[in-house]
Amino acid sequence: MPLPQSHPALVVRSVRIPDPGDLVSLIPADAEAPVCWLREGDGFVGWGTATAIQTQGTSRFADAEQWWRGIVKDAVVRSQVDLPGSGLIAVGSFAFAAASEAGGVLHVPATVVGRQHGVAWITTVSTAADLSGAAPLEASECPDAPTISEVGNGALSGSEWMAAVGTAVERIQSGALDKVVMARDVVVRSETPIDPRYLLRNLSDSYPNTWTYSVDGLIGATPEMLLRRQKGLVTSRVLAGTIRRTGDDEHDLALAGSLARSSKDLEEHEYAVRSVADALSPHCSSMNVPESPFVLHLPNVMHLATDVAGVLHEDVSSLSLAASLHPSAAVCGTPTLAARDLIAELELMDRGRYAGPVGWLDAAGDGEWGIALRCGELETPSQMRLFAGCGIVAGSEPESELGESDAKLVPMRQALGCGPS
Ligand SMILES: C=C(O[C@H]1C=CC=C(C(=O)O)[C@@H]1O)C(=O)O
Repeated sequence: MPLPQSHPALVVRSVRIPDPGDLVSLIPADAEAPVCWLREGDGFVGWGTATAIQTQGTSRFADAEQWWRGIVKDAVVRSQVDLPGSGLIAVGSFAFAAASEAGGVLHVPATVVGRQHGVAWITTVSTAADLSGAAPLEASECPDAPTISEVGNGALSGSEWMAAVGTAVERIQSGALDKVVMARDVVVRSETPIDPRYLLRNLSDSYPNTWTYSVDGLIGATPEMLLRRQKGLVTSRVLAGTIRRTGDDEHDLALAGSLARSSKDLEEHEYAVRSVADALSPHCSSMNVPESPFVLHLPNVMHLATDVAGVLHEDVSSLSLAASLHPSAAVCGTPTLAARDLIAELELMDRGRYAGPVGWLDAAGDGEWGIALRCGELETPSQMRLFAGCGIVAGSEPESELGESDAKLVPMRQALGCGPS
């Protein structure tokens, strides 16, 4: 798709405001294009469109980056705040696969309200021709719960998906590849419109230590940070290797110990860490890659986790870094190309923007890009497609992978009010 030849010059103002309380409730009920990026109550929400771009194919990241550079060059920014997410930002999400029609989107909200370390601000973005400014902030009414009428199979039924996982295990055992991440989808239908604010409220309340996000109808709460770039430093939280929680704290502690010793999960994890470290190293003058993972506790599952850090030696934006890290072996596999082909052969679905980078960047190129996991895509106002995937290695068992994928669907199912499967 050709890039637009011209774009509006943006006038951006960020001013400090008194703490507005819960950010999700500030999103107006009739908001056009609501966006959200929240963790532990900090982050931002936004709405309205100052400008946006949709990209496609293998150049979906590079085209978005080029467009963003033009926007930044021509913008006039006045900011009283110097915190991550203040000033001029774009929020985006990108398809897992180059062939997907979902492509990529970068969106500059007309209004952003953010909070970080106790400091709150509002950013208004207008074009030079329209300097009307933002309407006063008001908490909106509590959004209505959807009325779920059906939860159905996506591309494959549970048993068809287990058969596909079995084939993947055979391919790995035959030496064709080391690891592949197999995903499945589930379709949820409601009799009433699904209000994104209802989902965002539930996700951010129930999964506070994940990043709750909403971009262009893609809504979720991801525990995995593909990368954060802040003032020359890059960090990444790599996850792979999972065990379901039981709800009994003592038992879960014992399970966390067995996860940390499981050779199958440690192998799965090592591939994911390697893929991120290898992709980051050309951009870094020094890096820290811990030798062994820690166990990350979430309300539904526990993951093996490794925090990788590096010092950047070049001026590469967070979006370009996301493009070079994607797809990591946490969502694709090892070797990447063999895994990508096997995914296309066996999953029989378009992942859309699930498992692709989702996040934001600012005028300096700093930003945060998570991996779009534990999410769903609004296909119509009352229908959502949910996704979950599992890393498959030689020792994987289809039935236990199906159970793991169900556990990964729990955050979205609970947020929608349709309970666990
Ligand atoms: C692919 C997903 O999770 C990834 C991230 C953490 C743990 C994973 C695993 O243990 O398989 C996956 O690699 C998903 O949630 O859909």
